[in-house]
Amino acid sequence: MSDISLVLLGAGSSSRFDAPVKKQWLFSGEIPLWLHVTEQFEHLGHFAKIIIVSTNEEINIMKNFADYTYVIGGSSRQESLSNALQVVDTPYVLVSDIARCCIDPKVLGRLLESKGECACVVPTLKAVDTLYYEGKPIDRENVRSIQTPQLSYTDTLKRALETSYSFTDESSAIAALGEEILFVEGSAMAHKLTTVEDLGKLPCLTPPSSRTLTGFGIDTHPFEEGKEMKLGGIKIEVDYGFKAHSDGDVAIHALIDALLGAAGMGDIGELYPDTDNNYADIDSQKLLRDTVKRITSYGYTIGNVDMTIVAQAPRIGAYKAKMRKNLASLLNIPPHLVNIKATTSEKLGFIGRKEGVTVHAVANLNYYQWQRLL
Ligand SMILES: Nc1ccn([C@@H]2O[C@H](COP(=O)(O)OP(=O)(O)OP(=O)(O)O)[C@@H](O)[C@H]2O)c(=O)n1
Ligand SMILES: C[C@](O)(CO)[C@H](O)COP(=O)(O)O
Repeated sequence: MSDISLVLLGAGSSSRFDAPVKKQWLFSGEIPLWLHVTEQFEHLGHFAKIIIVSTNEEINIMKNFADYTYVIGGSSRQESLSNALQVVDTPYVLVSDIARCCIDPKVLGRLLESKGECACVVPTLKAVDTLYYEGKPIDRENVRSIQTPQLSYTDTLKRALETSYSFTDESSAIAALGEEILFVEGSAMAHKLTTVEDLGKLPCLTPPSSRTLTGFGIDTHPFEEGKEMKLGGIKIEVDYGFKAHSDGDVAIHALIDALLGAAGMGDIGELYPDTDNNYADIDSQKLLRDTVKRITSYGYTIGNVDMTIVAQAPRIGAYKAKMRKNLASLLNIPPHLVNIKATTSEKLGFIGRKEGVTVHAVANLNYYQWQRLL
């Protein structure tokens, strides 16, 4: 049994990464970056526990990829680390930024060989440029830039973080206790992914696969007298609408389920529960916009969508072109990639009796091709 737990910090908001995708969710081949990092560590070392820190929503999606110990992060790196340390019960803890996504086996080897020599062992790089501080040149031999992973005594690190002071890494928190820090040689491979330009400096990342992911959605709503009818975000000129917790736009609901299905993100009821008053009478276009934003930030782009509206009444034909345009704009894709079909049920069943409408939808997603940013 290993005496080291691994903590991978990934609860950041990726705000300096100027792309629609969160950096943690860029796909390398078939897997998201956070998993790519985790698998490199798993391959290179033995850990009593692997703890991944992320947001509550992301953890729900991460669990579909792999079983690890997941911990909800905080509003700073330090808070996220403190949350993770609560579930660490080994004498040592190795902490790394998911943003430092390429792991150099030699650096990990150096850290593990030095285990126990100091309260904290840290990979560092020497400065290669001439350096000035406050307008005056300084001796660069005294300067180091600090990387992750960092190997610490768990108890010392926990003690070091019992403070309101904000440290930028483990080593500086432990140094503030007066403990000695051991520097080992770091690596250019451990470059931190902060901005889009950094993508060109990360040799372990491969472009995402060209896989297409397909999702299917279906929804039914009964008619209700005296309500406004919305389908695909377009007002339908009839004097009845749909009975629903939201505005009842059955076409958009089926489409949301198709998108979530393709992304493996559950269904509309999990994201926007009909028991939640925030969604009472809500314009379903808002829910679609939110769904698009989420699936985009988790690494997907929309290929195309197709739907069939099964309705004996109302007649849909006159609205199809408008719906296509509107949905294309909500999905941020060109209109030729949105297809809308309508059919009756040949007077059969509840649809034939004009009691309600069913919509079937299909959506195709691809992984965000981040290498095109370079
Ligand atoms: N509240 C936070 C903030 C950061 N991190 C993690 O700490 C590491 C270093 O942070 P950084 O590279 O700055 O990532 P972000 O905070 O996501 O980036 P930005 O500052 O651009 O928003 C990242 O792996 C990040 O996910 C974290 O776990 N919890
Ligand atoms: C921990 C770190 O990666 C060491 O260099 C760095 O301090 C993280 O800084 P950030 O501002 O949280 O990205």
